[in-house]
Amino acid sequence: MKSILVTGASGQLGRCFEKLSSQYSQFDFVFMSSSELDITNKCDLTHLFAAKDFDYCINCAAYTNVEKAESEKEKAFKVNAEAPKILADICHFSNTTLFHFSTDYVFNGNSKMPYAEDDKTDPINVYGASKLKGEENIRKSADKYFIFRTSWLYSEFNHNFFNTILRKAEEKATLNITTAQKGTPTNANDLAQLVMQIIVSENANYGVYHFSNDGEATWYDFAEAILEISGNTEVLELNKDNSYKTVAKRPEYSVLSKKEVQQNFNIPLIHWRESLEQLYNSAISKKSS
Ligand SMILES: NC(=O)C1=CN([C@@H]2O[C@H](COP(=O)(O)OP(=O)(O)OC[C@H]3O[C@@H](n4cnc5c(N)ncnc54)[C@H](OP(=O)(O)O)[C@@H]3O)[C@@H](O)[C@H]2O)C=CC1
Ligand SMILES: Cc1cn([C@H]2C[C@H](O)[C@@H](COP(=O)(O)OP(=O)(O)O[C@H]3O[C@@H](C)C(=O)[C@@H](O)[C@H]3O)O2)c(=O)[nH]c1=O
Repeated sequence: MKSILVTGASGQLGRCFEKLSSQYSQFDFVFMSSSELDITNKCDLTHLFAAKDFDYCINCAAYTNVEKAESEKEKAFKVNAEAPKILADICHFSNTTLFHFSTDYVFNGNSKMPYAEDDKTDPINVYGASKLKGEENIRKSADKYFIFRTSWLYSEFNHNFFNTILRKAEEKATLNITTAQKGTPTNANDLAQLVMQIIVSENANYGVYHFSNDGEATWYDFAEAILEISGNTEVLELNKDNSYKTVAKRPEYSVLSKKEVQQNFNIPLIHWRESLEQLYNSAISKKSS
C-alpha cells in the first residue's frame, strides 16, 4: 500500500486532504499537525523518514499570516523557505515525491493578463518573498516535486476570508471591503482533489504549476458573492473601501494562467463562483439546517 505523509495537517488545506482521504482507502495516510511534526526540525524529519517509507509527502505546513510576516520575517523564512529545503533534501534521499504549495503573492501585480509559470517573480511583501525562496530551494534540491502556486484559498475549515465574511454576516457587522486587488478565490477542496488525481494517475510531469479556480474577482466581488449565496444581502451593509488599512502590500493583479495545469493533468476548471456555491450548499447550509 502506498503511503502519504501530510504535514501541517490541522491547517486549512491539510484538513481538506483529511476530508478527502476517506475516498482513497487504497492509500495509507499519515496526518501530522504542527504539534506532532515541526517541519523546521531536521532531526525529527530525518527520524520520521528513517522509520517509515513515504511514497508521497504533501507539505501543507506554512507560515501564512501575511500581515504579521512583515514584523516576523525570520520566522516566515524559517517555515516557508528553510523548512522546504530540509523536506526537499529528505524527500530526494528517500525517493519520495514532494507536493508543495506556493502563492500568487510571488508576483508584483503589475501585469494586466494572467500570470504564467515562467513570468518574472517579484514579491512585494515578506510572505511572498519567503514563499518564493521556498520554491527556489525545492527546485534546487529535489527532482520529484510538484509546486502548485495558488491564490485566495478558502474552505469550510479554519481562518479564511470566506469564514470571516460568514461570521461578520452573523454578527450583522458593516463590511468595508477593498476593490484594489484582483485575483481568483480558490476552493481549497478543489486543490486537494487535483493533487489526489495526480497521485492516483501516477502522473510524473513534475514542476511548477499555477492552479486556481476559473475567472477573476476583487475581494469586494468575493464578499458580495458570499453574502448573496448565503442569503445575507439584506442583513448587513457592504461598502467598497479602498482605504482598508493593511501593513503588508498586496499585488493589485494576481490572476494565474491555468493553461499548463490543464494541459498536463487534463482537469476541468470550475469557475470560482460555482465552486463557492457548491461548497456553501454542501458544507455550510447543510450544517446549519
Ligand atoms: N490561505 C491562502 O489563501 C493561500 C495559501 N497558500 C499556500 O497553501 C498552503 C496551505 O495554506 P493553508 O492551509 O491555507 O494555511 P494554514 O495557515 O491554514 O495552515 C498552515 C498550517 O501549517 C502549520 N505550521 C506552521 N508552522 C509549522 C511548522 N514549523 N511545522 C509544521 N506545521 C507548521 C500551521 O500550524 P499552526 O496553526 O499550529 O501554526 C497550520 O496548521 C501554504 O503553503 C500556503 O502558503 C497559497 C495561496 C493562498
Ligand atoms: C477582512 C477584510 C479584509 N479586507 C482586505 C484586506 C486585504 O487587502 C484583502 C484580503 O484580506 P485577507 O487578510 O483575508 O487576505 P490575505 O491574507 O491577503 O490573503 C492571502 O493569503 C495568503 C496566505 C495567500 O497566499 C494569498 O493568496 C491570499 O489568499 O481584503 C478588507 O478590505 N476588508 C475586510 O473587512
